[in-house]
Amino acid sequence: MGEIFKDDDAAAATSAVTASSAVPTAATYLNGPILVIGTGLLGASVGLGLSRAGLDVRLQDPSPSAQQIAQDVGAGTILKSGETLSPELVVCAAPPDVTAAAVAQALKDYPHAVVVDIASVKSSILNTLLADDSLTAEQLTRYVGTHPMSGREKSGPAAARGELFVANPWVITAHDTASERAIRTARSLVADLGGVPTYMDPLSHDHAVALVSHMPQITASLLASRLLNAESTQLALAGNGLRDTTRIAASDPRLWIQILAHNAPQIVGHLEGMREDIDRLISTLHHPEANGALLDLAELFGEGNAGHARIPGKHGAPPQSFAVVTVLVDDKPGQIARLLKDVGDANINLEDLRMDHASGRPVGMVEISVLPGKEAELEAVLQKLKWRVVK
Ligand SMILES: NC(=O)c1ccc[n+]([C@@H]2O[C@H](COP(=O)([O-])OP(=O)(O)OC[C@H]3O[C@@H](n4cnc5c(N)ncnc54)[C@H](O)[C@@H]3O)[C@@H](O)[C@H]2O)c1
Ligand SMILES: O=C(O)C(=O)C[C@]1(C(=O)O)C=C[C@@H](O)C=C1
Repeated sequence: MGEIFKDDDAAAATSAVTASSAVPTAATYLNGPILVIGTGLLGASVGLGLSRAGLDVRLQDPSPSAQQIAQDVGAGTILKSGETLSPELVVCAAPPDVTAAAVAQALKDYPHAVVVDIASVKSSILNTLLADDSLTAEQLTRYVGTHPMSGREKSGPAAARGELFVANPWVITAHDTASERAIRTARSLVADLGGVPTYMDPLSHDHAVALVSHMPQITASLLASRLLNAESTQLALAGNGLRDTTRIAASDPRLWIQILAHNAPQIVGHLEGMREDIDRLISTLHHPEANGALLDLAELFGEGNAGHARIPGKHGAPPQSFAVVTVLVDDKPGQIARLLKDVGDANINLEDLRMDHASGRPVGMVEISVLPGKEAELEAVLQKLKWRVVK
């Protein structure tokens, strides 16, 4: 595959997306129109991001309410039944089980369009398409599988975010006969939404997401399921540890059943490895006074530290620890917006933001992550502006 864009292109498009508003900008790689089929969380987020960049986006979903809400949130315009359209690109954002059928239909319905899907699993969908006798070789050249590594623990178009994809990897799993135009168009989609294009073959992708996406979902769900029979007095003590490790346990089971079923062979090995670790931990904790038991625990936690340290930073940069400035804010409307404006005015890049509410208290705690070395400057600015900075 040739060089399609310069290295800076995704970054340039990122700034176009983040700076975008309802005003169309000419800085898009796609020309449109773009048809989004399946207008739930992901489809509506794609539509919203592209519409904000000024592109003509059409929406289609078997659920009339999903279509309508997607249109209402600004993701595009519903494609009327019988309306003719010649899209540059069709984005299939349907659940994994029905993605191959939706892609096949789109390849037939729109003979000039490139068709991509964004499902969380890739080999099973490609294999179904390759085995589909009703598809011609030409039609398959116009298909490219993709997967944005961006999402939420919510589903449906009401939860859509146009900036969902910014700075996150977006995998392009082009198959052997995909045309150069199809790959370039897939990359244009990624660039226009501010994603970081990453190329992989479908099976390598499935192996990778088994570890970095499917195992986190499984472990979060298993952990959260331990809470089912907990006393409410126990749950009242829950702090950030539990919230951080179980956020994605709120994800839609209907979607995850499909993802796990499509990627089962890749997941099982990791689960077996984890079972070995859990068995070892159980035997160690049965006899914590035994010789070597504490060393065993130290090793286990040390391995966890080492694994965590390998998670890359934004844009695939090396792992980076940010400095955190903590500010107490009154629980009043407009406080966070004012704080963010003050951080922006101080010309200090905000790398991450996290908010916590102490239950029953009229204050919240905001943790602002900045590059190491910038925290003293930010603290000084915020204190001068009378923010309550926690030392
Ligand atoms: N949720 C995430 O975090 C995430 C992240 C990356 C990729 N994905 C992938 O994106 C796709 C959509 O996930 P989502 O989270 O938006 O789910 P969702 O439930 O929010 O939306 C799915 C939409 O697809 C529609 N749909 C159902 N059957 C269809 C069909 N036959 N043809 C067209 N549309 C159909 C539904 O009506 C619904 O509106 C899935 O393939 C998922 O694997 C999800
Ligand atoms: O952040 C989340 O809520 C997600 O679960 C997103 C996440 C992930 O594992 O990173 C989940 C599944 C998708 O296929 C892609 C992204």
